[in-house]
Amino acid sequence: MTEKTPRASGEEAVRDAGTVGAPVVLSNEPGSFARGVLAQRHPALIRQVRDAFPYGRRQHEALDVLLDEITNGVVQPLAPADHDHERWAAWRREHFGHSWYDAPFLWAESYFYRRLLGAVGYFGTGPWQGVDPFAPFKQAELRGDAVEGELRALDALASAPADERATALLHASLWGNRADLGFRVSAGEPAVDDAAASALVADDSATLWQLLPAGASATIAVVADNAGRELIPDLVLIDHLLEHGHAKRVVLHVKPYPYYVSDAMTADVVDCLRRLTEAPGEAGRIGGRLWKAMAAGSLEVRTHPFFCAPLPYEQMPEDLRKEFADAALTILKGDLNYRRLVGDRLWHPTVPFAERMAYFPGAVAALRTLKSDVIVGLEQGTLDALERSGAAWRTSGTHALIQVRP
Ligand SMILES: O=P(O)(O)OC[C@@]1(O)O[C@H](CO)[C@@H](O)[C@@H]1O
Repeated sequence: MTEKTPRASGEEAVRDAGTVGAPVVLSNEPGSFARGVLAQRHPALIRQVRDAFPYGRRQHEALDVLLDEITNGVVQPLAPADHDHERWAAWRREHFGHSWYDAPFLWAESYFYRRLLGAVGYFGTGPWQGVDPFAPFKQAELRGDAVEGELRALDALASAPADERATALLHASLWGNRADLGFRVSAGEPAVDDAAASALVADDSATLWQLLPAGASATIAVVADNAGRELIPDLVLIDHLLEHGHAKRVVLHVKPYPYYVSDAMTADVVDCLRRLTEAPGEAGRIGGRLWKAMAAGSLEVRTHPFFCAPLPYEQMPEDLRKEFADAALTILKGDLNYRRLVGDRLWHPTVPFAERMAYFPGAVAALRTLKSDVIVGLEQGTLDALERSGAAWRTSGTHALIQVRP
């Protein structure tokens, strides 16, 4: 990867980024990761979605209009009749009529997905209503060899000591985030377990386990990211937390509608649970336990419109704030959740995670592979080594982090 990554170093940058607020990530810098997403990933996605369904003329025309708009035009508002017209206008109407590239990266990406769903009739009243345009990719992944192999590997893990198993499952959930389908649109298939390239740039896992002592009757909130290859290990980890008494109840938060290609919705949870229950051996046993946990209420799936909002978690609504306040720990999965958690800004990488998390209503953990420019909470020595490596460590998905604020 040769894209430009922002470089900020020295005490001045720390002071500016930490106290005044760092610059918001925009997509208008030539050669930047964000620009590449808008200029290459989004048109490629329109092509992929168009090819994946036998859409009618209406959808093809709407996709043509969207492609032209994101390539040559300015951001258009939703139609007044759209159910969320007002909501999106409130979420920064000032970007309408201006270049997609000048809007904050987070806003532009989120709005692109909303518009893509609109173009294929997801929110309409016609026959394509509620048809997930990303479902074929998610389903292919779930049926693929990689998932098959990962499920089989659970047999060997079943007899491992509990703490070894816990670490392995936490890491599987973490690295599962590398498998997101949107990432593959532009980066190609990520290298599988390339130990040399894969590395944890921050690891607060000891703190995470301290927050979840066995036998505590805790509720844990898990804010999911991608379906398929990420959600399966998330569910396996959830089973471990419930089975070993780290939690009495887990609330799994998913997206209310398709988002960022592979983000999980309730339908994806069902598909993953079915995939698990139909598997032989340990995977099948885990699936069976989780299926029962859903019925018993010890595993609950929830969703909220805020999960598809182009806003930082700092602006979360009161009901979600209360939900997270009541949890012994909230675990947020993935890159997009991380961007929203710490703020989609070019923070100096050594700004402490705890400082950025001061607003969060309870204990919080981020499990994320690095797939965008945003990062906080690094030790200076770690940052120096990463910068010296010359690799695109911020965006290539080869590095990951476990950051926790008790
Ligand atoms: O949240 P996820 O699934 O880990 O990652 C989402 C992602 O692929 O989308 C963005 C670019 O489109 C990046 O922030 C990130 O790489």
